[in-house]
Amino acid sequence: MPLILISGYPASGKTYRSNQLVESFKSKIQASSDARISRLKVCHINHQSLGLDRHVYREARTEKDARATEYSAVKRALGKDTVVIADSLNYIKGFRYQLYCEAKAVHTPSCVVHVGTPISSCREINTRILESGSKDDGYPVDIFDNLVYRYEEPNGMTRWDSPLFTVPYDDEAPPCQDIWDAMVGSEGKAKTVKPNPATVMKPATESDYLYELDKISQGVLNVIMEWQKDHPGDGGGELAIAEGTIELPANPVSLPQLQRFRRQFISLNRLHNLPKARIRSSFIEYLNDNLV
Ligand SMILES: Nc1ncnc2c1ncn2[C@@H]1O[C@H](COP(=O)(O)OP(=O)(O)OP(=O)(O)O)[C@@H](O)[C@H]1O
Repeated sequence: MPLILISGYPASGKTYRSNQLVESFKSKIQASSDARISRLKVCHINHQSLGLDRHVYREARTEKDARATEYSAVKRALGKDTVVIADSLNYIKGFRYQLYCEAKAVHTPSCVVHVGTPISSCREINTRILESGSKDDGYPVDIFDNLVYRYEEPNGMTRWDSPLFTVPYDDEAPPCQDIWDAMVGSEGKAKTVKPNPATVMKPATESDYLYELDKISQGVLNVIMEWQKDHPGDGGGELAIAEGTIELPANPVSLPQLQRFRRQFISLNRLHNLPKARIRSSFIEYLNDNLV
């Protein structure tokens, strides 16, 4: 059952919105006479439930460990009868992508709920919490500023951030019904997702996997660079290559830009272990999502 990924600035109200979602989903489940719905459970995962505090964001190492803890908790909870609400900053695009892949690998839909509280309000809320004197709550100001600076806003045009629901601060509640319909299905028709072979984990590690990841993605860049060289001023277009079509934007894409996407793709899939035969098509999809 689905993964609902909450994302937002620090102190933006992610837990506040998650609690509203939990309540709404629980009451829909309770009220349902459809056995496939009434057996559903809602699992709300956040820093409190994982026993993490806000100081983990002070150092890269502790932050990475905290992300790994969240990742494992979500992965464990994703199951046929559980709606998982991952209530955390989820501010790194690559992390959201990885969780999207996990959901897809177990045939379940996912969405992102962006808590769209403006920075100024988040800052006010955080200051209020800090001034309330509780030791465990609130972000130290430097950590707060740093997290806001690094926040990678969800983009509904990419597969891993869609469908995207944005909740403005002044809205009474998130669009719970729309989220329910998109994730669980209207009239009790539970949704399933066809796994993309590229997102299915393969148990065995192929020894030359990293070499292939590197070589194949570089090969795709070479084709793009060649094409752009042969078609100067063509204003972009569709470039059909083996296993896919690359949609090139109107302005030529520079090599450093392409290399950046390639490095991101490699680091995202370094541990994911794509089947070798899927590396090229998966990289093409990744480029198309990023070149929009
Ligand atoms: N839209 C809102 N309307 C009313 N109160 C809100 C709203 N958003 C947040 N709050 C209040 O602001 C405080 C902080 O909210 P909350 O703990 O949900 O933030 P958070 O984003 O989960 O924080 P963190 O980044 O620490 O996990 C809470 O007291 C909450 O009730």
